Amino acid sequence: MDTQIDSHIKVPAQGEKISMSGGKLQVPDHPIIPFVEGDGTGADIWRASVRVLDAAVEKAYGGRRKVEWMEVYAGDKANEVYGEAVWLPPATVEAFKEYLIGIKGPLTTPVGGGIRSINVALRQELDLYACLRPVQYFEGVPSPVKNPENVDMVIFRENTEDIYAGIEYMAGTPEAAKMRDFLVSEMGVRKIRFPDTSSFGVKPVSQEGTERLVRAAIQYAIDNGRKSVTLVHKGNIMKFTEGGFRDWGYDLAKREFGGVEIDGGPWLQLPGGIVIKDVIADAFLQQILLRPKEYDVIATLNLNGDYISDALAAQVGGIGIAPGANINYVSGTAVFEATHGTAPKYAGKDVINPSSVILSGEMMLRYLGWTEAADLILSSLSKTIGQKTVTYDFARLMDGATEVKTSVFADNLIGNM
Ligand SMILES: NC(=O)C1=CN([C@@H]2O[C@H](COP(=O)(O)OP(=O)(O)OC[C@H]3O[C@@H](n4cnc5c(N)ncnc54)[C@H](OP(=O)(O)O)[C@@H]3O)[C@@H](O)[C@H]2O)C=CC1
Ligand SMILES: O=C(O)CCC(=O)C(=O)O
Ligand SMILES: [Mg+2]
Repeated sequence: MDTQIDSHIKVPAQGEKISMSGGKLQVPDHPIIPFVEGDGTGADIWRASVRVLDAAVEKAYGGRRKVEWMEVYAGDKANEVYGEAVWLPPATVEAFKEYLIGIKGPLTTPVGGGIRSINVALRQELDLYACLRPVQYFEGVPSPVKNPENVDMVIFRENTEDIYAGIEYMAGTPEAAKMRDFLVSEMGVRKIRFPDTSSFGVKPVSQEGTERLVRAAIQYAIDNGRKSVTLVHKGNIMKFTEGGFRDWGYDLAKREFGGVEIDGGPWLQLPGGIVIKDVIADAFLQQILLRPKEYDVIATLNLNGDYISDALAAQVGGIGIAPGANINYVSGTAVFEATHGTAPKYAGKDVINPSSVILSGEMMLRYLGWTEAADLILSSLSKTIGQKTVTYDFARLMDGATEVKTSVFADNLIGNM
C-alpha cells in the first residue's frame, strides 16, 4: 500500500495507477479510480451511476477493461470515518493526486458561517484550474425555452481564483477594521459607503491564471472544431480583475495562437477561422436566451462561470443533466463532478436524477480514451429519455411521461445499452 494513503482507504488489490508520460495519459485496462460518494443525494446518485458506468465499460470491452473503484472520503462521510470535524482528510487529496483521475458527488457548504467549501478546496489543492462544463441538449428533455437544441456551449470556468479564494473579513471583527484602516488611511479609498459596518472580500485575478484557462479553452475549440471562444467578463465595472481577464485573454490569443484583429479589434480571428470575442456578463445572460446560436466555447471567471453554468443548464432541462470536470491540463489531474449540489430535501428517497453524475462519468471515460463506453452512455441516455421513463424533474414537465426512481432509471439505461 502507498504510504500516503491511510488505513481508511482500501486500495483495490487488482488494478493499476493511471499516469502521465510525455504529456499523455497512460491508462491501464484496470485503472484504480478514487471516488467520493457525496453528501445529501450523493449516495442515491452514486449507487445508480456506478452501475451504469460499469455496465457501459463491460458492454464496450467485454471484460477486457474494468474500472477498479476506490472509495475516498470527504464531507459528512469523512466525519463518520475519520471523526468529527474532518471534512477533507489529507489522504483524500493525496489519493486524487496519486491516482490522477477521480470522480466525486456534491458536498454541502453552509451559508454564512461554518466551513468553507470542500468542493472549492479540493479544486484549489489539486490546482484543477479549468472547470469544464459542456451544455448540450438531449432530444425530448423538457425545457423552458422554445429551441433548446440551439444551445450547444462548452463552459471553461476559471476554478482557482477570483472571490472563491475565500479572502473575506466579517464586519465588526478586528480583521475587517484593519482592512478598512488600510484602505482608508493607506490607500486613500473614500468610496466605502458604510466603512464601520462593512465586511470585506478580496478578488484576486491573475494574468497567469487567466492565461492558462483561456489557453485551455482555445485549445479545446481548435481540437474539437468549434467556431468561437467568447470571453465573458464584467470588465466595465471591475476594470483590473475582470477587465484584466479580457485583455490578457485577447493578448494570449494573439501571442500564442496567431489571432489577428477583425475590423480593428478587439475581436480576433485565428488562422483556422475560430473567432475570439468578448461580451459583458449581464448582456451575455440575456443573449444566451435570445440568440444562443452565437455562442460556442465560453471562457470566464470563477463566479461568472458558476452563475452561467446553472443558467445554461436550465435552458437544456436543468441541473439534473449538467455534467462537469475539474482539470489541470498540464499535470493531467482531473476530478469529474456534476454541476448541481446535494439537493438535501431528496436525500435517501431514490428519486433524484442521476444523469449529471452519469454524464460526468461519461466525460471521464472519454478523457481516459474509452470512447466506445462513453458513446454507449450517450446513446442509452437518448433512448431512455425518448421512452419517456424519467425521474421526477423531467416527468413533471413532460407530457405522457412515466416517473421512475433513480435506481430504475439506471436499470433502464443499462437495459438500453
Ligand atoms: N459541486 C458541489 O459539490 C456543489 C455543492 N453545492 C452545495 O449543495 C448544497 C445545496 O445547494 P442548493 O443551492 O440547494 O443547490 P442544489 O443543486 O443542490 O439543488 C437545487 C435544486 O436543483 C434541483 N436539482 C439539484 N440536483 C438535481 C438532480 N440531480 N436532479 C434533479 N434536480 C436537481 C432541485 O430542484 P427542485 O427543488 O426544483 O426539484 C434542487 O432542489 C449547498 O450546501 C451547496 O453549497 C451546490 C452546488 C455544487
Ligand atoms: O462548493 C459549493 O458548495 C458550491 C459550488 C458550486 O456551486 C459549483 O461549483 O458550481
Ligand atoms: Mg454552482
